[in-house]
Amino acid sequence: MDTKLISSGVQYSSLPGNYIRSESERPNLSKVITCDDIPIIDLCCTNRTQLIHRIGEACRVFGFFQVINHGISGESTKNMIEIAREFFKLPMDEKLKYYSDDPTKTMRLSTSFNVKKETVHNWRDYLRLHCHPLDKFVQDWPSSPPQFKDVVSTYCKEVRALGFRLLEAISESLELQGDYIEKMLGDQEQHMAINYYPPCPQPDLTYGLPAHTDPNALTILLQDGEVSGLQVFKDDKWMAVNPHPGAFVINIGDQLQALSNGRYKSVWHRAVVNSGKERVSVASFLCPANCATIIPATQSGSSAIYRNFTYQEYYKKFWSRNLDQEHCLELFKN
Ligand SMILES: O=C(O)CCC(=O)C(=O)O
Ligand SMILES: [Fe+2]
Repeated sequence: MDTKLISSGVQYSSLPGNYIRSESERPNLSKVITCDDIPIIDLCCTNRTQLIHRIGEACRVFGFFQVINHGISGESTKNMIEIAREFFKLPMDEKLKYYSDDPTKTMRLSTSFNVKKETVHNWRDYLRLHCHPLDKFVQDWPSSPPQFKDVVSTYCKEVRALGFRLLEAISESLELQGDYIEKMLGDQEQHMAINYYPPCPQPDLTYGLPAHTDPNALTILLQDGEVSGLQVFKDDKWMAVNPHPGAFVINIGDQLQALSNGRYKSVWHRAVVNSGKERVSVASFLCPANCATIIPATQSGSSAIYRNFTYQEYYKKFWSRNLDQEHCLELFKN
């Protein structure tokens, strides 16, 4: 198959060979269990101490949690998902204007994960955008659908504010000053991946996204309200995190694992596909400034597990590798 994107509207009757995983690498969907106990945290909880405690526990035990009453309106999230769907429904020649397989581009439409490096592809197209500072990047974003820039800018601003509130709570949960993480991460970049997974003829042979950890600090994921696909690895099992109405899924990225000196986990997660329905997800990534130095916050009596490094150094390493390798943080251990 030599088309650059899989969101062509064509329904495939069988999976092209370069998407088929070897038997030992397949998702084994019948073994996946539903994760009922991933914490759902109400951010309007009036008891701050309790809120911080719940967030800390979720970060330590799961590396993942969901938030509700997060201050972002249902209208904004609905508009975001709708515009994402509309974008991927655009004619192929319109979409190809945005196509690039160069990971250093600040705006690009691409497919799979790292098409130039990988040998087996993934059943995903994605639009990747840099979102901060907005006025620097917004003019390069797609101009169709016509409301794209407006809807996505509004959403990005709201998500950024939510992310900062969460980072403050996470700082406190590590017994650090509320602004500790924000200060260490510098003027944080914000990237977005709008993921589109078309219906897949043989979902048990491939992935939307294979197991990976997120290289950034914090990820705020908006899932399609109806279609499941996200799975996290916990207690040696893959668990499905089904969409919870109105919730965002929050996960700790590699930088917070390093900054917390391994107390909080950047867990493996993946997206699987299905034969019946397309699926959309919108991942917003808060990333340290390139020049920010990540220094593990040690507790008294413990030493740093990771060496100090800059985010620039880390990001370069991450994108130079394949997703199916060991945790990138392993390479930064003391
Ligand atoms: O589509 C999903 O649910 C997961 C997306 C994801 O993990 C990512 O974009 O990093
Ligand atoms: Fe991810």
